[in-house]
Amino acid sequence: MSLLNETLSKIQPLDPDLLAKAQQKLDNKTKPLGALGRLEEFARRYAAISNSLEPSTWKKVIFTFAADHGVVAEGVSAFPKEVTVQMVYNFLQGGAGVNVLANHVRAEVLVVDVGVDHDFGDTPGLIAKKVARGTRNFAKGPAMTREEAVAALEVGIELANGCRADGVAMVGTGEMGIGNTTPSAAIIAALSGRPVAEVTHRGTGINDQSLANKIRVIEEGLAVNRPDPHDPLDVLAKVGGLEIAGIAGLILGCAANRIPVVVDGFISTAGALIAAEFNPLVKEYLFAAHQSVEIGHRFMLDRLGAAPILDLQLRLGEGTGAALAMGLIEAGVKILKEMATFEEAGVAEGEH
Ligand SMILES: O=C(O)c1ccc[n+]([C@@H]2O[C@H](COP(=O)([O-])O)[C@@H](O)[C@H]2O)c1
Ligand SMILES: Cc1cc2nc[nH]c2cc1C
Repeated sequence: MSLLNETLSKIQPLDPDLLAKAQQKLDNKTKPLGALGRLEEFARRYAAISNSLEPSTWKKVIFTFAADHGVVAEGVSAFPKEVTVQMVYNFLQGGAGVNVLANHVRAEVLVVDVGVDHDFGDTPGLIAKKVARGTRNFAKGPAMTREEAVAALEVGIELANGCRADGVAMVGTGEMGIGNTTPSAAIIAALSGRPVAEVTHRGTGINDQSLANKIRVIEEGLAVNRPDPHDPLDVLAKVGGLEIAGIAGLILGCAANRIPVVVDGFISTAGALIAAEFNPLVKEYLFAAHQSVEIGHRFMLDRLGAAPILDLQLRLGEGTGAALAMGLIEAGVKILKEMATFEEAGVAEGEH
């Protein structure tokens, strides 16, 4: 069996008994029932995912997948494609937004080249998993072959399997790829059938004229490729991206290994959508970090049935929102593990 199929068949639903036990444990803490709101949901779900009522949050890793996009030739981004490579070096030097915010929550950033159009040689610190030097222009034909899409999915799966072996407790997704809001919008349009104009936005900050062009390019790409909405691999290969595939694989791999996975913004959520089309059970293993400024993001989150943890008007990507949300999820887990019970503290219980 292929690694992808093996991973898909390993994913199990969460144990309702464990969810109930975690909530019971939270209900014995010195607070009115439910008074810690969504922190209780984070703790309950994290415990059930990790299969423990005392789950660790010690090792936190954010994978930032970098890749290029042929569709950039159509003028869909405010920045030149060289920025993808330049930002990879910035991540490795620790100077990017995600480095700062990951440090803030004591998470490690691991940078993965899954498809950058650049020869990095043996750059220290870079996880070299290049599948291709970027995708092809999906306005003219398929972005990838099915084989390339599977290879990139399996990069993500292997990283998740490595996390299991390394005792990583919580994973965050992130990405860097000039042009990648275009395939992300194409994916939600293809899967949902919504008009492209409803799900397409300004990415790095394009003007009105470029936005109209971006919408036209995506419409053309969907018309040329006719991705089958019932075949996630077809959608991913025809109008997706290599980093989006890596993220989808990472999410599938985390679900298969029972590792909670925190999904960043618009592009990461496109990866989560593909993962959930492959196996809807992955929805139980993911946390939606935040609500991105990109207008199509809420349709993605609705499809996943996921409520975003934060709404900070972020639109940077990289894993920045995931880093911040990891801090709050960890806070919830600390409540489960560290807060005193009514009995321990000698506090009188109310009526419930
Ligand atoms: O995460 C988000 O919601 C998000 C929203 C807009 C832009 N981005 C980042 O900006 C880049 C893509 O923007 P664009 O305009 O080049 O498609 C890519 O590197 C993403 O990390 C990220
Ligand atoms: C500078 C810059 C940093 C980024 N990080 C993620 N996407 C980005 C896009 C740009 C343009």
